[in-house]
Amino acid sequence: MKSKNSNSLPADMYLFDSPKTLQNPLLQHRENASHLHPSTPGKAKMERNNHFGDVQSRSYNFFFVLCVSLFILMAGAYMLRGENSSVEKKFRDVRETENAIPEMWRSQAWQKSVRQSCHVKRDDGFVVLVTGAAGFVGSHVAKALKKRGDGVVGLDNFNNYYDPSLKRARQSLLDKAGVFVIEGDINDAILLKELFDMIPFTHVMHLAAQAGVRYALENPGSYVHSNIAGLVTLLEQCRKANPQPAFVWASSSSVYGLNTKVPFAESDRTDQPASLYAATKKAGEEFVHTYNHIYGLSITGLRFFTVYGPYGRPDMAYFSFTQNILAGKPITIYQGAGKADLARDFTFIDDIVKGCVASLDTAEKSTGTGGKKRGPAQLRTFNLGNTSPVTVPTLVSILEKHLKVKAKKNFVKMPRNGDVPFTHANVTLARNELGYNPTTDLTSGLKKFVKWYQTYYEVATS
Ligand SMILES: O=C(O)[C@H]1O[C@H](OP(=O)(O)OP(=O)(O)OC[C@H]2O[C@@H](n3ccc(=O)[nH]c3=O)[C@H](O)[C@@H]2O)[C@H](O)[C@@H](O)[C@H]1O
Repeated sequence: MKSKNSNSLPADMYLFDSPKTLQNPLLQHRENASHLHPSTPGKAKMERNNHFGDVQSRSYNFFFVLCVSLFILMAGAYMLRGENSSVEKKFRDVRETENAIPEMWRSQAWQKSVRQSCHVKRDDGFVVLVTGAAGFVGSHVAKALKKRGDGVVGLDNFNNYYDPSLKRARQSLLDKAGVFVIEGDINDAILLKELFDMIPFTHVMHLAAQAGVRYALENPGSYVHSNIAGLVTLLEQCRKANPQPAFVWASSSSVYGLNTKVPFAESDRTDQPASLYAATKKAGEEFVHTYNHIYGLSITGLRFFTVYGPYGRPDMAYFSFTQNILAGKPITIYQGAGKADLARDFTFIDDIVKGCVASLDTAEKSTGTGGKKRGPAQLRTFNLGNTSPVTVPTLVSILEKHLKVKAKKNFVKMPRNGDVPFTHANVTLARNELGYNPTTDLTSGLKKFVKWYQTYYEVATS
């Protein structure tokens, strides 16, 4: 098949194939032409003409060569200029589309907001860049760090994967707490450089990501954009920074994919992702390893297990079930092979925040300077789960109890959409090294979520 295809290539496809170049009809025509016509016009005449004619012929030659050279130079300069200006245009377009108001970055008011937000109010406090700060986990972590006196600035692109008004609400809470959230994308290397030039971050808490397991079927590009390209852009900035910050970031329980060994331990297989989301998180784990190895970045990866709570993500089951139950709409409950219930190690946000903060507290410094590694750097991966999986029908019955409304349930076979049948975290490592100790069971955690939901959405309660 392959050889058939290559044989059938048109002749001009061989242009860059050196042995075949001589067979190229265009080049062959040029070669033949050189035999028919002298390469230097006038040469034949010179042999017959007198001295004056010789001088005339030399002048003619000189002018001809000069003209040709000038023409080549001008054409080259024009092409080069065209190439450069198209690169510049591309660069401008990227700047303009990724950040509509780049000038704002340099405004004094903007710089003042960033510096104030990064102001440290405790001894040996950190200066932390929290990416995804208007997101669910990001907003909670940023608030906790600020509360204890760390300098914190947030970064978020406020995309519309889910209702951006919820992101704005989180932003306004952070604003009240003294955390400024920059509106920008982790793919924007210019913004990142500007920021790191201005602030010597001790830590980066990287929580910006394209989340959601099932949405990856609809929009795989957005996962590559945020979870791979964005991650690498941020790591590039971190490795160049002086000082290099310690890097703590959100991986996911989904990296365990089709692993069947329970509970999931960090050393278990993670090479069988079931979704594109999981694959990008797994890829992220490989990328951070490289930056640790080459540049001496201190890295801590956190595998979160189905995090839930107030100000949560509307795309997640507990949240959308609540919306639908209250609206009297049916909910779909997936079931595995043989109608087995699916189960998740649902983890309450406050426990996750403690795990994130402990990760920052125990992170060692990066060892690189000026983009060069100066010695081995810390590289850690931790599960942050609740250690007690609950089935999805049980989740629904807890919600029914808290909402005092019966759900209309449709049980359907789990579609092949990237879902895994169950998750269950072994948190021994996090317990030993971070002092991580999840304390919120699903019933208490959902009670807090429902209370928040009813207040936030002004749900009338009886
Ligand atoms: O730990 C993670 O790394 C991931 O956790 C979360 O993924 P999941 O564990 O899949 O949570 P979530 O969507 O709430 O579905 C929960 C359960 O409800 C079932 N489910 C879901 C929807 C539905 O309509 N019906 C249903 O039965 C569904 O089959 C599942 O069994 C994050 O979204 C993800 O971003 C990532 O962080």
